[in-house]
Amino acid sequence: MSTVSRVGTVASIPFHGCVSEIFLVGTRKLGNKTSFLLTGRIPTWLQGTLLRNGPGMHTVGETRYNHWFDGLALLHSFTIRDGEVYYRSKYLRSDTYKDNIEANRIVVSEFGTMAYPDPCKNIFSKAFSYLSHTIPDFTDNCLINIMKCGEDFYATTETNYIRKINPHTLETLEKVDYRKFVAVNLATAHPHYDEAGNVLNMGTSIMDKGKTKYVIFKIPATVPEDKKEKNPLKHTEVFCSITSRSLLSPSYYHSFGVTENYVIFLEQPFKLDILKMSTAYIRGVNWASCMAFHKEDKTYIHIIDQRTRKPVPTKFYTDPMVVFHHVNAYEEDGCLLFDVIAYEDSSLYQLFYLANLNQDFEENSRLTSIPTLRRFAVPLNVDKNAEVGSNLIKLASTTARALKEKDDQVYCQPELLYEGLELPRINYAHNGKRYRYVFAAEVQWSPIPTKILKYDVLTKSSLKWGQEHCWPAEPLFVPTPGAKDEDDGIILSAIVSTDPQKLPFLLILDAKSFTELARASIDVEMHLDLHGLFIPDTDCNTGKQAASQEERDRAPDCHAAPQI
Ligand SMILES: CC1=C(/C=C/C(C)=C/C=C/C(C)=C/C=O)C(C)(C)CCC1
Ligand SMILES: [Fe+2]
Repeated sequence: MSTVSRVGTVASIPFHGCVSEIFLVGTRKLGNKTSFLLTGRIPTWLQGTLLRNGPGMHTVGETRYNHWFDGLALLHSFTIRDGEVYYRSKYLRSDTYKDNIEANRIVVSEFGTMAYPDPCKNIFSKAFSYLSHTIPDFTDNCLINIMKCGEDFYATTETNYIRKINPHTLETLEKVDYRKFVAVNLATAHPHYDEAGNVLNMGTSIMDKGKTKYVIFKIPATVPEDKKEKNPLKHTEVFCSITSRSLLSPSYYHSFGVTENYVIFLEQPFKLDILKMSTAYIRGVNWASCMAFHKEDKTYIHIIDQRTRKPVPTKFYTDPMVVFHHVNAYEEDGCLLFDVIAYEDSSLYQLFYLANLNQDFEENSRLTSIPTLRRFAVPLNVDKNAEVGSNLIKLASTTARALKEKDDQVYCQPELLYEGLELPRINYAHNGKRYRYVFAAEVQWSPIPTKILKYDVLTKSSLKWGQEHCWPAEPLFVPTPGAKDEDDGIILSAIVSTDPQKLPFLLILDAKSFTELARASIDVEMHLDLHGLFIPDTDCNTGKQAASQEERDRAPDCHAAPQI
């Protein structure tokens, strides 16, 4: 077991952490694997690595980030082999990380913190060099998620940069600029994968050749033998693009939806103000202040037909809302159903300012709108002769409505499924298809998850797991090999504790009954993470059971499909 002692302040508020404590983890613990104290039994079939990402370091030297989403990326891995669990964590050695550490202060701007790399330059030269690029060079602090691209794994954020990582050692490899392969300034950290492992992602191209567009692009999982360039990213292809309603204020989005034949993109009234962004640096304000929710605007629902690569011509819209996470979507009897976690406003991002995440965070961080699971239904073939005001949804399975309006517009009214959940995951084999279960973190009026839950969209019932002082992370579903039922598998979630006496642990639940199968407690400072994936071991790794961990680390990647 580890000998690193826990530090009270960090333990009581696992978001936080002052630099010395985090460095303590960084220098003494990171890179070494630590075995767990295990209770219960891990199913023998469960072999592989849970890879997670999230903000880890919020202070550099004397400087401190303002927002939780600014924190320097900390990668975590839980390797489960032969009933044992190995943990490791490592800071992503991004250029941002290196520049900050070298300067011993924050020198790269993040979402909620504007930083000044060169304090010696006078304000005029700074303004000049800055205004010469309307779109600034963004951070490569890839703290949000992990993406699998071919056989490679990348840490991702929402800027034009991703960082290749070694999923076994957590070492940081190449810095990749999406702009070399596709004209996007921003891209989501929530790509979709088809059955072959091809990546479908979306990004925003700002004022390129006088246009601002949302670009859907595909990165192939494999490259044909005869191609010279073996890197799948070099074969990135633009799938389709949608012109932004506004050149200077494109919508912000954190994810998008897919079905077997369609892509769903919500152009929501939570927008980036490009003019504000281009002057943010000289005005000394952060990127977050260049985003605004326009409650008087609509949310436009774009449906793209994957077969024609063209948007469906009907104009669908709904009330103003803010969506970060799409849950799932599918087609049913000529309609497209999509489920999202929606808010009435953008207050969520406001709450993650570290000033609110202090000792009094329970009082300070009250959401003004609770995240709700909403189901939308969109008719795929709109009858031109349908009466104005008529409901075009005739499905028995939902009360969601789509009301025909004049000018061939269709107003979509969702069905409210569940209140108080975030960080949704599904059995990924059902992505884009009919499905029944949502696994998520339960959140009420505070952004802090207190329980994890399984919500059944068919019976509208739920099962929950929670324990005092426990803050669970996003629950990830891993199917039992050869599973028949959608919920035949397990749930993995890294739990941090607000009680200094209680160690953080990897929780393993039976996904059917939502009961605990095992937990592996570890004596390290663990941080609440954001997103990640599971890389199952394949047959070729099982022969290495007796091998040392270092040997396992060096073992070649075995074409395992991640549970994403
Ligand atoms: C740096 C930077 C950005 C970063 C956004 C981030 C880091 C968002 C994180 C969101 C999360 C974690 C949501 C969870 O639901 C923007 C605004 C895209 C554009 C400007 C530069
Ligand atoms: Fe997310």
